[in-house]
This record gives sequence, C-alpha cells and structure tokens, in this order.
Amino acid sequence: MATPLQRPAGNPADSPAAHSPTGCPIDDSAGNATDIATGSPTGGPIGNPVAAPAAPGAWPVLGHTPVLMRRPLEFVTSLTAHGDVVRIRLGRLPAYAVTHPALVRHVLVDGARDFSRGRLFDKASAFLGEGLAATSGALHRSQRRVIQPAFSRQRVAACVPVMRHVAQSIVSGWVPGRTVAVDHAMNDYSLAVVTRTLLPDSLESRSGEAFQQALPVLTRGMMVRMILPEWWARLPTPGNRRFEQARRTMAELVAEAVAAQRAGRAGMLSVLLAPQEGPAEGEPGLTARQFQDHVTSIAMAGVETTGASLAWFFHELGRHPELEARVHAEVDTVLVGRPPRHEDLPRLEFTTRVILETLRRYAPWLITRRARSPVRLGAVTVPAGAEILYSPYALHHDARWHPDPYRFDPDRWLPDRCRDLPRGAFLPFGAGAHKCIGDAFALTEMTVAAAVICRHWRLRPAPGVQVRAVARAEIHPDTLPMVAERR
Ligand code: HEM
Repeated sequence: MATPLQRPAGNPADSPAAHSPTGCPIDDSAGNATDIATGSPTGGPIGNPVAAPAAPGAWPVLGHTPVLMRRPLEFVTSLTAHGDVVRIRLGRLPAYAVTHPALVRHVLVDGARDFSRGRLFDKASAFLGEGLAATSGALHRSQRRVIQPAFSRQRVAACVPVMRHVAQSIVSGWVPGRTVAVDHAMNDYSLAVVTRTLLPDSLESRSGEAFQQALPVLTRGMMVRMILPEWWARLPTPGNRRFEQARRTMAELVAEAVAAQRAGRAGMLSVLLAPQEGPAEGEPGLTARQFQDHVTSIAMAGVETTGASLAWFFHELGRHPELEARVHAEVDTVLVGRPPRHEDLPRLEFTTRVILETLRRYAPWLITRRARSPVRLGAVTVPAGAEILYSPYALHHDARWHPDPYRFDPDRWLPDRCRDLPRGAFLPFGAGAHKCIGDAFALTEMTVAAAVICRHWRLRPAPGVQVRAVARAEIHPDTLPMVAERR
C-alpha cells in the first residue's frame, strides 16, 4: 500500500495521488473537482453570479479583525454554516473564505493558475524574501524543481538515523517522575532534526536558542500582520519592535548557516546547491541569496509545525490512556526491543493513525491565496485581486466530512471508515503546486520520535494544568508540562 512515507518525489501537481498509510486521501493530485453539495462544476465561465454571503459579526472599520484576533478557531469553523464561499473583512479589506472541500481543491489544484499566494505570504516575504514558501507562478515552479530532490524518498529515508539519534538524546535528559516541558522538547527535536539533516552543524547549540525564540515571534507576527491593517505594523509598539528584532536575528542566524554550508559541510540541501559559485546564466542552481531565502523558508515552515504536532500527539496520548496502551503495544511488537529503522515505520499502523488524527485536529488554521482575475467559485464570482482564505483546521472540523469532529478518534482513519472522505476534506499539508514539500519528512520525523519515546517512556498530564490551543501560523499548546514515567 502506498503511504506518504513511501511516496515518490516530484512536483506534487504531477505526482500520483498521495494516500495515507490507511489508504485514505492526503490530497494532492490534479483532477476535475465537482461541487459535492450542488453537483455543479467549481470553476468555469462567469455567469449569473451571486454575491457571497457576508459572515456576521463585522465591526465598523475593523471588520472581522477583532473576532479573528480573539477567537480565531471558533470563527473559522463557524463560517461553514454561512455558505461555501463567505465574505469577511480584514479591516476594510474584503476577503473570501472558501469552506467547501471541492472549492478549496479548485483553488489549490485544478484552478491554481488563477491564484497567487496572497496576503499571508506578502507579509511573510519580509523575512522569507524569495524563498520557496513565499513565491508563486513560474518563479515558484522553477524553485520547486531545484529543491524537490532534496526531499526525495531516499533522502528522507537516509535521515532516519539522525532523527532517531536526536530523539534519543532528547529523552536521555529525562528523569522519571520529573516534569518535562513537552512543547519545548518537541520544538527542540524538530529544530535539531531540520538543522542536522538539511544544514548540519550550522544552527545548533549557541544559535539554536536564539532561533527558537525568534520563530514564534515571526510566525505569530506574520498572522497578525495578515489580519491587521497595514498602518498598524508601522506603529512603534513593543510587539512590532520584537518582530523587527526577531526578523534581524533570523537573518543573521541563517546567514551564519549559509556561511557554514559554503565552508563545505554536508547536508540534504548542500548536495543540490553550490551557493559559493552561484549558477551561471541559464544553468540550474541557486544564487547565495536564493539559497539563504530557501533555508529561511524551510526553517520557518518546518520547525514549529512538526514540533507543535508532536506536542499535541503526546497531549492526546496523555488524555487517552487506552490509545496510549495501543501505541505502546504496537511499538513493542514491531520493534522487538530495538530502536526504529525506516523499514519499521509502515508497520506502525496504529501509531500512524494517531499521527493522522493529530494532524486533523491541530491543522494550520488560515492560509491565503489571491485571485489573479475574476474567478467563479461555485455560484459566486470573486473579483480580480480578491484575497481568498482556506482553513485546513475548519475543513477538518466540518461534521459533514468528519463526524463528531472534536472527538480524538484515530480509528476514523481505518480504510473502511475513511474510504468516502471527499478530496479536499483532509489537507494537513495543503494540496497542489504549493503542497508541503516536507510532508514525508514530517511524517517520518513524527513517527520516529513517537517510536523512540514510546519505547521507554509514558508522558502523563501534569496535574491541574489546563492546556489551551493558541493560533499562531499553526496551532500550539500554550503550555504542555507532562510528567515523564519510565515504562
Ligand atoms: C506537521 C508538520 C507540517 C505541516 C502541518 C505543514 C503544513 C504545510 C502546509 C499546509 C503547506 C501549504 C501552504 C499553502 O497552501 O500555501 C506547507 C508548505 C510548505 N512546507 Fe510544510 N508542514 C509541515 C512540515 C514541514 C517540514 C518538516 C518542512 C521542511 C523541512 C516544511 C516545509 C514547507 C515548505 C518549504 C512549504 C512551501 C512549499 C511550496 O510552496 O512549494 N513543512 N506546509
């Protein structure tokens, strides 16, 4: 059975449909989307358009900004009730939230040529420059072709020993009965894995701490800048000053990392790139500046995402001892007392279902696109230049596709139960040309950490602590102290 851990590399828009280890769709391939609700095509010629219904709760001048700032997850999930395309306002700026899986797929895959990346990525370009995660169109396609081989199946498989080693060194500091800040531990794991595999020896130790401090300021700042009006970011507030400082810190750290690369150290990216030379006219390859922007993109996109997902994985196991017992039993059976190897991972089927369910429950909550021209989405026509919003989190909590959506139920990913899930209803990694380049890397990284930790440790919720979800670029636990117990 094809799994995301075994999928061939290539431009996702060209690659065969990716499937979860259970055979359920992790959406990324092209095809003609059909509006499931109405049976009508999702895109196409503009005719008899209707106005998108407006979401309630807009303030004069501020629009939906206050509710997006205060209750972001509740707000994005509430939009589904108002229509398949719902008009909201970011301050005075109109934006269209697309809530139906078929229409989201149209925006990301079938009709993707009609859309660029939009406001979120404009804001991120302040620190991502022209990195992979911030570009669109022809420039993005050429960059993706250059970088994709670094994330090939073989390269990801070759990273398993590093992932295992990093996970082992994280748990080696744990003391039975002591409290571990699991959210921090998982971010440390994720940062160490990304740096040691992609850019070994470059961002570690001394810089690692500064990096970990800058990341949340930047990811939160990027979301806040998307939601708030332009003038707000120019005010000399403490938050804006922190953002500027974090931006400078990140630029310095990445420059250091790139310099280390140029000194000839190995790493997934260095195999591809020769930034010290720079490509000659018409040759493949990246300039040093482009290389630096891509490193920033990958660091921004690849550290907190996996770190937060792993933290939620252990939070959910801590709350569900019956699921934890099943993961432990599976790890014991599959690994028979040795550390995990790449070939063991597909056999950790229940563990993988817990990971998929974690990715469903705690998916990225708001991502943008921008219409290049007037585009029809279902019955609605959005004007050229319109900001389009999609929310994997909201799609994943729509009871039409995911019954009892707030229940943590890994077995919903059993083949019999998820066979009829519509395409576009499960998008933890997005879809189409901008689908996460690190999806297989992240799934591998999460499975290795889960296996290494669950072999010897059980993490219990710290008594009396209420864990809240905080929406930055992805959803984080506000705090996650857990008591480590030896199994
Ligand atoms: C659980 C972990 C992760 C999640 C949930 C996640 C989610 C996503 C999503 C939803 C997108 C698409 C955004 C869009 O539609 O515009 C994306 C793109 C991206 N991700 Fe991830 N990601 C994860 C891990 C990683 C890792 C480990 C890396 C790299 C080491 C990475 C690198 C990237 C990059 C570079 C892009 C931009 C791709 C492009 O535009 O071509 N991500 N990710």
